[in-house]
Amino acid sequence: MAGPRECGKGEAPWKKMSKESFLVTSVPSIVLCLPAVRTLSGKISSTSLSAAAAPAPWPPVILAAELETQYLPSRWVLRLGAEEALRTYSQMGDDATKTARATTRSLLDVPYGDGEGDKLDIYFPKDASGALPFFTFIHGGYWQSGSKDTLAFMVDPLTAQGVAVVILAYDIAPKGTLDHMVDQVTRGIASVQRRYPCNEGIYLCGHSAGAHLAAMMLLANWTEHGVTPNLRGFFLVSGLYDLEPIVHTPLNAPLLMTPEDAQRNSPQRRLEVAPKQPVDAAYPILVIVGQHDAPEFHRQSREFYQTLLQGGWKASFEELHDVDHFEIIWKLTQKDYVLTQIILKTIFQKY
Ligand SMILES: Nc1ccccc1C(=O)C[C@H](N)C(=O)O
Repeated sequence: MAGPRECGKGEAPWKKMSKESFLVTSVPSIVLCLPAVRTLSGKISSTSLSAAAAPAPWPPVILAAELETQYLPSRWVLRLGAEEALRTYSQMGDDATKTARATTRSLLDVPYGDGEGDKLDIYFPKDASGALPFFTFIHGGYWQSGSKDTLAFMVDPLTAQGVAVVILAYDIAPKGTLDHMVDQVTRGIASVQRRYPCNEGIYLCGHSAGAHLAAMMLLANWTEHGVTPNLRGFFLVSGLYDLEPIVHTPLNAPLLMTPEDAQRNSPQRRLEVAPKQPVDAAYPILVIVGQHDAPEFHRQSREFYQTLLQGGWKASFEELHDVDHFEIIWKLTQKDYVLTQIILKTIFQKY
C-alpha cells in the first residue's frame, strides 16, 4: 500500500477501495449485490463487460453503497445483527454508567465553559489522596449520537486501580458542528488541567468519532487556552482520521460538512503537512483497531499511525484480536480485558 504522503498526492485511497477487503471479509448483504466487476483476481467477467458497455445507472449508486457500508460499523459485527450490536452497546454503556454513579464518588455535570453542553463528569478512585492520573474519555457515535450519561464503560476497572476518570460531553450534530466539537474538547481538557494542576498525567481516550476528536488535540493551540495540559498518553480506539469519505455518505446529513470542513478537521491531512515533532515528543500515542472493524477503519488507523511515525510522534499500532467496533470499547467494563490492561500499563509505567 502506498505511504500516507503518496496517498495525499494520487487518487484518494477510499476511492479505489480494495476489492480484496470486500470479498474476503464478512460480506454485508449490500456488497453481495455487487456486479462481477469486482473479482478477487481483478478479471472482468462477461456480465460486467456488457454492463460496463451499456450506460447503466448502477455504478455510482453501488459505489456510494459500498462507501456507506464501509463506514457503518454495525454492518461488520460478526456475532450479532447490526441492530442488536447497537442495542447491546447502548445497554452495556447504560448499565456501566448507572453502576459507576451508584458506587463511585463523582462530580457530575461540571461545567468547562459557558455553553449548555460544556459539561464533564469526574469519577474518583476510592482512596484518592494526592495527585491522580486522569483518564479522559470522548465517546463515539459519528458526532451525532451518544452521551456522557450513558457511555462511561471504564469507570469501575480504572477507578479501582487509582485512576480518576473524566467523561467529556460535547454538542453532537445537528446542534454542534465539527469545529465546535473540537473546540469543546480542547476547552474540556484545558479545564481538567486548570482544576487539577498537580495531576499525574492526563490520558486521552476516544472511541470512533471520539478518537477523531482526541486526535485533533495533537493539533491544539494550548497557548490560546492559557494552559498546557499535562498530556501523558493517547488511546485512539477504532477511529476516523480522514473525514473526506464521510462527506460522500448519508452520515454527513446531520453534520453538513463541506469538503473544506472535512479537510480542516482531518488530523490525517493536517499532520501530513505539519512540521515534524522534536524527537523527544514525550507521550505515547496508541492507535488501536479491532480485528472485526471494517476495512476502511483498518486503513484509516494504519495510515494515521504511519503519518504519526513519519511526523516524529511516539506512536504504536495495535490490532485487538477478535473484537468488533463496539466490543472493543464496551469490554473496558472488564478489568482483565486486554485494552484495560494496556491502559493501566501505559498509565503506571509512565512511558
Ligand atoms: N452508535 C455508534 C456508537 C459508536 C460508533 C458508531 C455508532 C453508530 O451508530 C455507527 C452507525 N450508525 C452504524 O450503524 O454502525
